[in-house]
Amino acid sequence: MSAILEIRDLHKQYKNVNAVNGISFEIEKGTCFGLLGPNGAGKTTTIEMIEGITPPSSGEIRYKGVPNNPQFRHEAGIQFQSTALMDYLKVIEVLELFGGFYRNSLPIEKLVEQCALSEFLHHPASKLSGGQRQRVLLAIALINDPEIIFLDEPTTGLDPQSRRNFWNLINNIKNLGKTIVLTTHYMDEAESLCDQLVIVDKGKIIAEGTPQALLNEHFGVSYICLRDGDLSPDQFDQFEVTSTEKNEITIISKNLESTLQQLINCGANLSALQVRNPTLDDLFLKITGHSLRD
Ligand SMILES: Nc1ncnc2c1ncn2[C@@H]1O[C@H](COP(=O)(O)OP(=O)(O)OP(=O)(O)O)[C@@H](O)[C@H]1O
Repeated sequence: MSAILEIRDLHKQYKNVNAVNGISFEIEKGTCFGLLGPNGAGKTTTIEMIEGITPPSSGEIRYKGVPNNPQFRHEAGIQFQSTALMDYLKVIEVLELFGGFYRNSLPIEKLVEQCALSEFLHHPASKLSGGQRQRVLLAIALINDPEIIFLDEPTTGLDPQSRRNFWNLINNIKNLGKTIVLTTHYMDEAESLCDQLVIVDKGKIIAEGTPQALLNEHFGVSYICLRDGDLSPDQFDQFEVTSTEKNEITIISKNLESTLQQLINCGANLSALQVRNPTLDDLFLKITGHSLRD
């Protein structure tokens, strides 16, 4: 595999804020790359420097091995966090308008199929639901048949069903061999879509790898969840308790059978017990000491 994008020691200093503080990574062609982190971590600033919207304070960005590659502009598609659609136009008219900006734009039928737009193609842009609007913005990002597509928090604010529908579209686009660069603060989204992840916090990379490798590297344990009160506080120190959030006690177990036996032996109430594997949310909490949504 070859890197389509190489980012070396990227910095962005605003007046009083070190928004991006020495970030380096590579993105392989044809993969879905995820840039994750909480609000204010520096994701949008990083992406905007790569897109050429914001100049870096220092660092290097190579597209197909070439710094400041003029090809990038023609071969990239960008879905911004918010783009003003001309609300007085119908969806089809919006697509025709944006298509007119490019010498080679994809036929509208192709965009309709790739982004599932047929149901509302003739609706006014002002009347779209959040999920429909994101699909139109995705179509606009695809209009020049790009090789690399940037999606900046594309599912923020969508309901779970719309998010999942959007994930299916992204997977279909990835299956066409396109490279996708996704920023998100949803760990489940990253786990489901991304081949490679970089987790950023306060302008720096704090972890990177495939979702599974990251979880294996940092965990190799199971989580046992009980309701608050199912285990009395004086029994806590027999176990490794990670959190007691949301009226729930979470015990880390390196050996599920023996921990369950220990819980039975000490008379814990197991009627609501659940066992789960750690997620990227747990990983973020473990590395930074704070949750993604603090
Ligand atoms: N134009 C600007 N001027 C000054 N500070 C800025 C500017 N743009 C971003 N910042 C600051 O830089 C830091 C990183 O912001 P950025 O938008 O890149 O984070 P993010 O990870 O994309 O967050 P979000 O998920 O909220 O979009 C924040 O502290 C933000 O306030």
